Amino acid sequence: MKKQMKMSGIGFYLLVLAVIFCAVYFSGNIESSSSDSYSIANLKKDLGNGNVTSASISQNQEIPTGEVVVKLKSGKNVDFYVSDVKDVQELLDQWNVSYKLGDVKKTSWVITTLLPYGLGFVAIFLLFSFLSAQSANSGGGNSKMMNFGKSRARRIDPEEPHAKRFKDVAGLKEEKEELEEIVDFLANPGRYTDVGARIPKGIILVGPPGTGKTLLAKAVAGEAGVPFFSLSGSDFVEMFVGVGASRVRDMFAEAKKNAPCIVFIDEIDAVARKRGSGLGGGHDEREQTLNQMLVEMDGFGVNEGIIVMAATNRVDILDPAILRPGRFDRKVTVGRPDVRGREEILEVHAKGKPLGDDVDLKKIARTTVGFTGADLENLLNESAIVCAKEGRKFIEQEDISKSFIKIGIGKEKKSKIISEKDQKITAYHEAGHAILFHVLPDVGPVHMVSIIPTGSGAAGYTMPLPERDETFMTKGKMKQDIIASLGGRIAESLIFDDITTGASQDIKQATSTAKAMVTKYGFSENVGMINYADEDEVFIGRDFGRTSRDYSEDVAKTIDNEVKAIIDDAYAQAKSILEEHMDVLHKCAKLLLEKERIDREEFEALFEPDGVVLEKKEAVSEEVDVEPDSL
Ligand SMILES: Nc1ncnc2c1ncn2[C@@H]1O[C@H](COP(=O)(O)OP(=O)(O)OP(=O)(O)O)[C@@H](O)[C@H]1O
Ligand SMILES: [Zn+2]
Repeated sequence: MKKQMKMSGIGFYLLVLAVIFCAVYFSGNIESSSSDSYSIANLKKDLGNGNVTSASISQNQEIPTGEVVVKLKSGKNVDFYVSDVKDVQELLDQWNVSYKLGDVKKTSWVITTLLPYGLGFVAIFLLFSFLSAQSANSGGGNSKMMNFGKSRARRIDPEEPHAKRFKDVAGLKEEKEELEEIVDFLANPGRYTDVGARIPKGIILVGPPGTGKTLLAKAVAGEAGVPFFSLSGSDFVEMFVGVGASRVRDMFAEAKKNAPCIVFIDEIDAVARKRGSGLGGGHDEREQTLNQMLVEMDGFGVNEGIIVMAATNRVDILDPAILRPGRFDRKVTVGRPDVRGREEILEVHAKGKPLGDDVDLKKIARTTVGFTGADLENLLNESAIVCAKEGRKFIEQEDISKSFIKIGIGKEKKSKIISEKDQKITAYHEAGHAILFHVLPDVGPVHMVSIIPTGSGAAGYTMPLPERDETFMTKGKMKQDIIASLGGRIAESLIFDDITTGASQDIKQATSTAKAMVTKYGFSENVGMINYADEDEVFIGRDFGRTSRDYSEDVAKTIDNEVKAIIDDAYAQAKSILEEHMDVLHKCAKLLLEKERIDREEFEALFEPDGVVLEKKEAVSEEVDVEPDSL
């Protein structure tokens, strides 16, 4: 259906182009159709033979040149140009042939200039608009030129069958809870405005592709019973400067007409990249579009009932202006689902797909670490296809295993399928980090530990809660950061015979912190309070390279030694702390393997002998130096 519309769109453009080219071709011919062969000499001959019945002469104004059309007895018309129409007039008078004398200027200007050039211009314009409509290739598929500067938002009304509700969104419990408030704002705005509350205007959903961001936004609209308008950021990025901005204007105008409503912009990073940055920076069109979006968001009243939701998987490249209060000031992170979440998603998508007795969704959930909702939906769909191909009525475990391999191969390129062994290593690695963050006084507390692979390629993560108001980084804290970052590798080495390459990022981090301590902050007595860190970047050959160090070999050696001493010392401390908490290490790894993601409470409970949290660790830091000062 959509395809057909597209095709007829192309047909439309081709037709218009064909007509224009014909018109240009013929209009050109009007000018040049003067038969080269015919001339005043031929006219003389034809007059002599009595072949001429009539003629018309069009004279160019103020100059003697003109065009002559001669009607011959044979019924043929010939025309030609003459340098002086008087010559022709005299000839015709001589032979008593009647003729009309007209003024050529007006028609010739229209025909010879306006028509071909004008139409040529229109043709080029159409060609470009056609190409840009093709390249934008919007979801709307509505590429008529009348809609050139119009938004192509797609609308879903709450009554429509494909409107979504929260029950269609599996897992994502915290995310739904956060968005429930938005639903309430839209459904009962009065309750909030009555007490002077400011309803948020923009919410940004951040997470890897296929994790259900669009689905969540749709569900918010469905729950609140308001229309849902969706658009992709790339719809705004056009070849012509100003088109994107005009689409933004149009979109918000439409939204205002339909308030309360949700406007959803997918891939907002396509428009909202940092301005003037290297990332496609200096793109006038994009900047104008972004500016227009900011103007619109600032412009509509706080409580107008329009909530803009946007999705991205690259929050780091967004222009900070877009995240300011009054714009997209709420952020909801949508992560890959954990085991429970995956099981729920499988349940949602298994509806309408008859499963054989041997299919165990729980088991599938356990073997699909790192799969997003979209991946899981795809897995079941592929399985149903395999099943249907073989003419069976029920989907068997075998079908799912086949699809798993098929999808797995495709997935392998994006993120890896994780083997049980790798998962175990990751669990110990992250547990190692987490324990150190918890035990060391100036870092942590641990907010979350996870062995679900991240979009950026990490096998898992330990998230400390760093949001403490600190003006200064202290020597003790930097040292503890290094200790904590070595914890992953040490935990691996304590448990397994071999170690993995998984700690490379940790090592890099630890090294750069240690280097900064020595060369920048003057924390090392042997090096002293001298800055050795500022190396200017200079242009060497084709690459930006570093200048050679402007300090001696001796100093370089001292720095290297000091850095190594810091790391070695941190390593020893980390190891002894982990050895002391071996029981927690095992418990934590086990819990991680079971749940894949554990929060602060669950983690801290592991330290209590009876598994109960007695007292939560808060920001405790008072000038603590855990280690005997060895710098
Ligand atoms: N939590 C979920 N529950 C049920 N289905 C889900 C869930 N997450 C994803 N899906 C399935 O995956 C499909 C794609 O999800 P969606 O388009 O919402 O992802 P997205 O995060 O917006 O991705 P993208 O960034 O690529 O736009 C959905 O249509 C749905 O079938
Ligand atoms: Zn690590």
